[in-house]
Amino acid sequence: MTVHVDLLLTNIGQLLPMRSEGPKAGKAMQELEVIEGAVLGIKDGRVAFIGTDASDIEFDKLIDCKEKLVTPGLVDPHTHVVFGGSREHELALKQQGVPYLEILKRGGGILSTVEATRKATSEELYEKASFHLDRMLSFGTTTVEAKSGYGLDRETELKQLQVAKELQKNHQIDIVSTFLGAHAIPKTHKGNPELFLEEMLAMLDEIKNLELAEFVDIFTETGVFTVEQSREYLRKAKEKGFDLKIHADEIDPLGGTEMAASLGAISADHLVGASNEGIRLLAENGTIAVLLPGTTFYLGKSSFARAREMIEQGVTVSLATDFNPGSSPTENLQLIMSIAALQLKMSPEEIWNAVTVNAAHAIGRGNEAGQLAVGRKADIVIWDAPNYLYIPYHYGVNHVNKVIKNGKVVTERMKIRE
Ligand SMILES: N=CN[C@@H](CCC(=O)O)C(=O)O
Ligand SMILES: [Zn+2]
Repeated sequence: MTVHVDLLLTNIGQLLPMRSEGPKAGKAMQELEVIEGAVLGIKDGRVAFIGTDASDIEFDKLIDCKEKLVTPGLVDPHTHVVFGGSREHELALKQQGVPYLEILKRGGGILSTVEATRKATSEELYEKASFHLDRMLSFGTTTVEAKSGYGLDRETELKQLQVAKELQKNHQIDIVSTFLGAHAIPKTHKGNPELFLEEMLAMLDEIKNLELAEFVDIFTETGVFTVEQSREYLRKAKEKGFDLKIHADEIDPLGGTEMAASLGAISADHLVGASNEGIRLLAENGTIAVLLPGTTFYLGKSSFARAREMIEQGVTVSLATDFNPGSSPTENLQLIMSIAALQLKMSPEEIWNAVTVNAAHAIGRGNEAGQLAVGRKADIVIWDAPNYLYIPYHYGVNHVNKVIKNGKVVTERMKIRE
């Protein structure tokens, strides 16, 4: 029977459909379906056909993929993309050896971005975030999580979340929002984190009613929020119907990983200092470990999250840019894939699962993003690369040839190499 499609991708060297019933945990992360010589048809913005024989397919448009790699659009499950200003002046402080948490303690770091974000209008925030999202899309990311957390007051937190909601309506990238009001203690509440957390909790009904966020997150760290304060805060957020995320054990090993897993958080992120018990509990509770090796690299640390132990113990591991103006100013998830290979010692197969299927599950989009199957959204990257090993291997550049979002080519870079 002849099938008619809007767009047909032919001559695909390697197609990674990433089909999976659920998130890939532990050893299953090594599984990778590779279809050589594939063709893929798109109709009405969705995948209509995947196979190796196009003889019965009629099409309106055709793209010859020149035997290159084709994958689902990448999913970036941890970013802080809506913010004002930038922090290039902090690089010199870092070079002088001033630690990240010390910069924050001095009123810089996150707090300096809070000042810039409070001053910025919604329009300015929208324009700036839109620029960063364009860049993410050009690097192959088609779905992204976006956190608030640079307001630390009702007005600015809502402003950030509303900007993200507008962008979700208008930008080609799909955006999933997280409320991170508990990102730092503002100067006005120094010495009184409990009062501040109460004020953030008081916003949750409004955030829910206005559908401004699906997840609630907190920065559990020395000098920010303790494990006990975080547990109480997240427990209350869960009661209000939010799914939970946490910035856990990023710098000091406080035990946020155990707390996140025992609360049934959807993900625990960073995890550089996660304990053995924390890792065991992640596996037992199915809490996804979102690892952010770009941040460890950028903070100049030598010790990275223990991805190998996590995978060996059956944890579902994902990867993200953590794009933000302080600890990880990059929109490039391909670069994170290389750092994951070199520093986390993840295999290429594990890395591809981490930035597609597992990343989508980490933000509650497992049924929509991160996989190519008939009926799913046609969010696709055509890479100027001969195979899937090539992306983590050849680092620091953009290998995207075309990005297809909902069946339409939205990014087209230089002519594909023959
Ligand atoms: N560590 C907390 N939050 C961000 C950094 C935010 C910032 O420095 O502006 C992170 O995930 O790394
Ligand atoms: Zn973060």
